Amino acid sequence: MFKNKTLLITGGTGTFGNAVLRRFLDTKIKEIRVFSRDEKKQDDMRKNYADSKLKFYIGNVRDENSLRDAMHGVDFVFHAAALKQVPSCEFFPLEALNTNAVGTENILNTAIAAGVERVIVLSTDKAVYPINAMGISKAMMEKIAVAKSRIANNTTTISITRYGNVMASRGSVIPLFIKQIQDGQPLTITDSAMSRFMMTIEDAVDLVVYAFQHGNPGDTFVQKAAACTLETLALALKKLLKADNPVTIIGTRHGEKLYETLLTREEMAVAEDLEGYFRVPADNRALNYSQYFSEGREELALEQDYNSHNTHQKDVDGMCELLLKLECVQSALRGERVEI
Ligand SMILES: O=c1ccn([C@@H]2O[C@H](COP(=O)(O)OP(=O)(O)O[C@H]3O[C@H](CO)[C@H](O)[C@H](O)[C@H]3O)[C@@H](O)[C@H]2O)c(=O)[nH]1
Repeated sequence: MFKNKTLLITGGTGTFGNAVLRRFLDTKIKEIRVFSRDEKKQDDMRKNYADSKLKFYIGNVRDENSLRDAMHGVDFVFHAAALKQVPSCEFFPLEALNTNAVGTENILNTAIAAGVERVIVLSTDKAVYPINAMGISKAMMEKIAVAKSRIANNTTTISITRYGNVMASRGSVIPLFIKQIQDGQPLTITDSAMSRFMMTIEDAVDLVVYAFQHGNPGDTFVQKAAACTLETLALALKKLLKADNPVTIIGTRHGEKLYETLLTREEMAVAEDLEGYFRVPADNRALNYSQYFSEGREELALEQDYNSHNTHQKDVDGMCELLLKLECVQSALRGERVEI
């Protein structure tokens, strides 16, 4: 699939970039370019992988100039660069918009100009019915991607993937709970009933690869993911690590939702069920609404959105099984300290 091809990953030094490298460096891929802002993280990565297929580009997605050289000769792009911490985006919403929306516009413009074959942009469930700045900026990013896909569909195929929470990604709740358990601290739960879709990083790479293989211009892909409440998550971690730490309820943080939604009911009405995934085609009507005025969508009335409250929720044992796949849980079980 990637034989003799060049892949560019924006935000490539993060959890997702590393997982992509683990998956593809040993294949017949020609080159993987990591595009990011942080020279230190790139240098660490360069030493860590020591692989001549891996090339590094310093730049910022907000700056189209910095993207042009990186994009030259690229076949495929995975666009993962983003501001993604909910609380910081709440305090700096324009920064979120500049990186997540304007940055994506820049990526797509330079990719189309360079004749890139396929671009997958990474979004999040927080972009659906968004209430926080991070989600709103990602929702705008999705709109930009769909709009660009309409004009670029002869040159560049642009598709979108939406994730739930990637378990144990940097700064997330699972390593935090493990550390609290190891330190003998109470587990700080925001709201026991709050639920989240839980995906492993390998699931996240699978989703991008699936979108890559099956995406038509403007399609949005989600993976049918497990969900659980925070109470279940905390109980599962305590059970696995044989801990009896108490729990403190700290209350919902800035911009947080009780549950997340992967597809709206409007999207569910048109979504194609592909076993492990849903594909939502782009709305490719022209900008001429009068001709659709009389065509109501009756099937909408039957649909529900697809969210982490109404989907199948894992119980404690089900979560234990899923958590055991995580490296940070495995190392905690070996008695190693988990850093956050
Ligand atoms: O001390 C804490 C911290 C978090 N939570 C809860 O744990 C769940 C997950 O929180 P995370 O901080 O792990 O994740 P978020 O849902 O806030 O956001 C995560 O998913 C996003 C994508 O949806 C981004 O990737 C973001 O960086 C990543 O942290 C939330 O319900 C949150 O309320 C707690 O109960 N206690």
